[in-house]
Amino acid sequence: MEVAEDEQLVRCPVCLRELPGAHINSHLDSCLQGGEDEVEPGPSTTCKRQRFTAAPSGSQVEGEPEEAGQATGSSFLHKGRGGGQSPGAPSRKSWTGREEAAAVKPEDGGSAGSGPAPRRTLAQKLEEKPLAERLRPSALGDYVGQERVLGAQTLLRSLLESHEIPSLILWGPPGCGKTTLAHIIANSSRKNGTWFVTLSATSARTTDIRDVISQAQNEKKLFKRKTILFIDEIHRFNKSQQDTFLPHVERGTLTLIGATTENPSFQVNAALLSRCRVIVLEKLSVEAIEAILMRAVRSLGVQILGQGDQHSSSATGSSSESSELPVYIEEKALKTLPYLCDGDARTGLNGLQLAVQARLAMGKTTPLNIPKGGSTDGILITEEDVKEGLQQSHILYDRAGEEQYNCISALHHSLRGSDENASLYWLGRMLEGGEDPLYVARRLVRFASEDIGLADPLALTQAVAAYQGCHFIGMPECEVILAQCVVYFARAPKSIEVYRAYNKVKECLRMHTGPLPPVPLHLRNAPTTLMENLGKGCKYNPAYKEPVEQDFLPEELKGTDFFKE
Ligand SMILES: Nc1ncnc2c1ncn2[C@@H]1O[C@H](COP(=O)(O)OP(=O)(O)OP(=O)(O)O)[C@@H](O)[C@H]1O
Repeated sequence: MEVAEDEQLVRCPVCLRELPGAHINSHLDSCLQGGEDEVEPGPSTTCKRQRFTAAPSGSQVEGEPEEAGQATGSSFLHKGRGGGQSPGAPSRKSWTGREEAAAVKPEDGGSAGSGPAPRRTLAQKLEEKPLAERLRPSALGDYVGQERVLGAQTLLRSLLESHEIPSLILWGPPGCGKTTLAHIIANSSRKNGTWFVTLSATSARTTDIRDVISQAQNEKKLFKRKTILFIDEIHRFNKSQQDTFLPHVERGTLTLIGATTENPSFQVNAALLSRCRVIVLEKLSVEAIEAILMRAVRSLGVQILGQGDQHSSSATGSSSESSELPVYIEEKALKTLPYLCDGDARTGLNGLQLAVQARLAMGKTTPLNIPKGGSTDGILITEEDVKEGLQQSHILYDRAGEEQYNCISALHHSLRGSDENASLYWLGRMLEGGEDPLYVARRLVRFASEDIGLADPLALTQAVAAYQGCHFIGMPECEVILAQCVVYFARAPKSIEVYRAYNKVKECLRMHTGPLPPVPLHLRNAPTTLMENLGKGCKYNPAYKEPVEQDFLPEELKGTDFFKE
């Protein structure tokens, strides 16, 4: 088609093609409906796919109408794979549709299309997509726990229900539902016509941020469409990157939702923070995780075997075609698992997934006595399997409890004992167990002064650099930074001279009775002439070639030596 030379070209925010301004609206209508581009018939690829691939490299776009997301089926926030839902079909779940959403049916797979699709086995389902992603709720009704901030009558809930999304910082420990909440907001706002885009602070560059901002400006200017930008791990953006979106949040060009596991008052720049509402999410309760696991078990079609039901030892089982057999899980296993995952739903779901997969791979059947069903052969997932699954996915390590202190203490002792192997081992136990690398790094900063001290003053530099390195790149990349620091410390000479001396200073202050001795006049700050005259006795050391006789301690502490053993 011909384009008048003087006609201004406008970029379609969906497929990013440049078009004459006069045609943009009709083009957009057809583009959003996934039809062929009527202005300039293009290649067979649909507009949606083009838009998806045209997004900045560090970003994922969620802004198209619902059908678009399903058609691409691969967005960051892992919408359904289209499993059975044709493009353009209405969403299965409503925004607050607890009833619709809560009724989780076992997936039989392949209900899409006209003819009956081949039935997927449980093992195939689990291989396709991690259970945690498969079960990520899309509606607020499925979101478990976090009653304090999201319960009925809370401000956030009413804002979400009225689609008034303010800029938010979601702060909470891993696996408590920050990304999931953003995913729910994405689903809801998409229905509202809002463009929702996601950036991960671990991979996005400043140019990606700028691209999103310029597109958000277009959306606002041309289509009066709002943009919500979700930034996962926002604390990994440095100050200047955070500064980039500040004016745009201020002007309302975009609404920012940031997720962080770190205290935002330290990690998010103050100006940005003051324009966002901070939502503090907590570790999920045992009951909440139990509910999430129950939902998972139901969705997989695994049946629960109560305590009273009998089964003989799985050791007597025989190999069989596992995919055809019913799969059971001990009720006990489902009760134990939530206690072991420290409020982290992802850990619980991964543990369950690995347990099921391991059992299916083994293919061992167990003779079972099922109430009403008589005796049958089936695959049984036991409490041990679940613990084993958790061990594999997430080395058993209680981040909040005693185990954390035991492991950090073991690391500290091993470093002090200059045992580099043990030091690395305890570091690995913590990191592989999901410990926050910054927690370990902070302990190392302390160790650098407490145990190495002036025997190697560079140790402190190493530790602070390791802390910053961990902060910049996060796990898993930062593990080697900590490993390097730990080995350096294990090999370093040790000195507790400063640590001891300072302890003696503290003791001296604690034991002091009566008023503390005044600061000698000659050592005092002398901002006035009077003070200068009073303190005249002070000898300025650099002015003397020979050693200077002068007291710096208060009179009554004269001669005290904090360094003496
Ligand atoms: N409140 C919740 N209700 C239901 N499911 C949840 C909830 N929280 C987490 N989950 C489940 O756990 C998985 C991981 O949660 P999510 O990705 O939201 O955690 P996160 O807080 O963003 O963690 P991280 O900081 O590690 O990214 C989700 O895919 C979902 O299946």
